[in-house]
Amino acid sequence: MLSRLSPLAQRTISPRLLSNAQRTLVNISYPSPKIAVLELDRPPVNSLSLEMSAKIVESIKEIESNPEVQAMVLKSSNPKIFSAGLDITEMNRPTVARLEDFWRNIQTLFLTLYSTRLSTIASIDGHSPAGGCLLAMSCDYRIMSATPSYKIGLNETKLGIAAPYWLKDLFVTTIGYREAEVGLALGKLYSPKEALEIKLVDELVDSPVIDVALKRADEWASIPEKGRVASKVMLRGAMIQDLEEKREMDVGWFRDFIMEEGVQKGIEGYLKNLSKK
Ligand SMILES: CC/C=C\C/C=C\C/C=C\C/C=C/C(=O)SCCNC(=O)CCNC(=O)[C@H](O)C(C)(C)COP(=O)(O)OP(=O)(O)OC[C@H]1O[C@@H](n2cnc3c(N)ncnc32)[C@H](O)[C@@H]1OP(=O)(O)O
Repeated sequence: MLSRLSPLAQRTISPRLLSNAQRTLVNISYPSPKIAVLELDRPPVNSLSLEMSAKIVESIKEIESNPEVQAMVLKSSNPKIFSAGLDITEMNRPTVARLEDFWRNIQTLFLTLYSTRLSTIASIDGHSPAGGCLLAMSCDYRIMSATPSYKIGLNETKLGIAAPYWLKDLFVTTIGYREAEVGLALGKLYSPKEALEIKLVDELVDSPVIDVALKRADEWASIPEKGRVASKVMLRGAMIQDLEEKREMDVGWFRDFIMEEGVQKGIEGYLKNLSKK
């Protein structure tokens, strides 16, 4: 953690040179009293390790604890990557105990972000595959850079794995059954234009995404909280309750699936290709 370094070291070491063990992993700022910005900061690709997921959850709770704050923008410190999704190394020959803990943290991350009383705006200025898309879909509103080379979607099948049932439900709820059926089977990654067409994102912008995200956050923050939160609970409550009831069953499915030798070989191969690239 950055806070473990001496004050002098904190001032003199460039943030670029810090290892992840020394980083805070996320940064919180408050551009105005009603708005918080939660910045993902886990180089190189903001992948979601156990510690990163726990840190995001802790940060959302910290922001929520201030009753004045009404909206939160989720962004990345990386100019080209929102989040590369789950940290694949967590699924590569793990111990069962770590894998189960990792998955419980991912579930908690989804449940916390999807159910927060805050209005959540995803400022997607870069690639957002798999778990990155999960983060974006868990927000209330998604704004993506129009840069054509960026990709968003659920590409799990390309790694030889499947999205868990609750992520599939979230995908279906967001883009509709038929598009989700095709997108999941093919592990399809969409360009920003395609993502807008299927309503995986709500808006594309050419200008810095964060500027528009802050404007939208202001709009969402101006809606009276009680009615806004009641509507959110009505729309999202059933999915949240369902996973709450099935959490340990889902941990078991995940563990058994990932620990299969064939799946392990697939993950290993995918990681090797990523590194070679
Ligand atoms: C019945 C079913 C039960 C249970 C279900 C089971 C499982 C499903 C679980 C959950 C759903 C979610 C799954 C996921 O999120 S899996 C992760 C999927 N993500 C990806 O496939 C993205 C992979 N990364 C990329 O495509 C590129 O890195 C990216 C386009 C994001 C950026 O490209 P760029 O060229 O800028 O960087 P790279 O050189 O590729 O990467 C730099 C560095 O980072 C490493 N890396 C990249 N992504 C990850 C990752 N997700 N996890 C860990 N490490 C990653 C990459 O290897 C490079 O490392 P190095 O070579 O050492 O520098």
